[in-house]
Amino acid sequence: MESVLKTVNLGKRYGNDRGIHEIDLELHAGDVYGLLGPNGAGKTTFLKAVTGLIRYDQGSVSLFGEEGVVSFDKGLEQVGCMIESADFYEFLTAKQYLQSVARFHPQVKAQRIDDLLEYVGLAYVRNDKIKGFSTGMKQKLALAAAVLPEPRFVILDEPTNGLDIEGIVMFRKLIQSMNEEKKTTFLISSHMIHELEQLCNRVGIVVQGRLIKEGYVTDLLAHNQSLEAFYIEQLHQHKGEVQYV
Ligand SMILES: Nc1ncnc2c1ncn2[C@@H]1O[C@H](COP(=O)(O)OP(=O)(O)OP(=O)(O)O)[C@@H](O)[C@H]1O
Repeated sequence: MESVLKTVNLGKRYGNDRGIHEIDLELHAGDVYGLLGPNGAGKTTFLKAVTGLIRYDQGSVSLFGEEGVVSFDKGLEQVGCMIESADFYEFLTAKQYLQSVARFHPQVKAQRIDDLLEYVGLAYVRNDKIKGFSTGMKQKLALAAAVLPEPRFVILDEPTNGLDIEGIVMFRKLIQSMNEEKKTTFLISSHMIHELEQLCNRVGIVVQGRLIKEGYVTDLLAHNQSLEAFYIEQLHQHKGEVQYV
């Protein structure tokens, strides 16, 4: 099966000694992988390190089998991502913003922008400036931007933050349809464990910067009532390493 993302011994240590340590993870084409973990565990740091948003100081990252600066960039062309709250040019309208993203992807047809705005529920404000948008509306726009060029691999950090109920259902359908129809691979960090249980075929748990456990959701659920029960059990097993605030 095609390797989409492979990290070996990946580490990033911030000045305050926090960060991620020795993370080995491989995603294959068609995986929908959920990254779970307490606040401050290192999920965003991991996502930033694999997308080149921060420099890691240990280990390696390869995308679609590509490694090293030149080919890593080539791999990155096939990745759509939404990491932390999206920064927008707020004087643009929703449609102008997606048009500006589309400039980097000549294959994107104008109709796709209108279709996506409709899909994420922003068609009614397509010509409104982003500066008047709520958190959830910006989140929907960021999601639309991440999937606009139909990337083969999509990385999403807390994608349902601020989404209303309809938005959460839309998000789930979007992931499921892209995964079923195009075999798109997803890496999703979220605290919405019930959402991840429905969406993901695999999950991993990060605690104090380390990937302490991972597996196929079907296997984990064979021995546990729910993903939530499994997660809590794992945290208790690693209690000494988890700092509850
Ligand atoms: N730029 C930075 N400088 C110093 N420390 C940082 C920096 N960014 C993150 N950290 C620290 O690294 C650790 C991991 O942070 P990260 O944002 O990756 O966690 P997370 O798992 O995404 O958390 P959350 O679920 O709260 O979003 C935390 O202890 C955080 O304080």
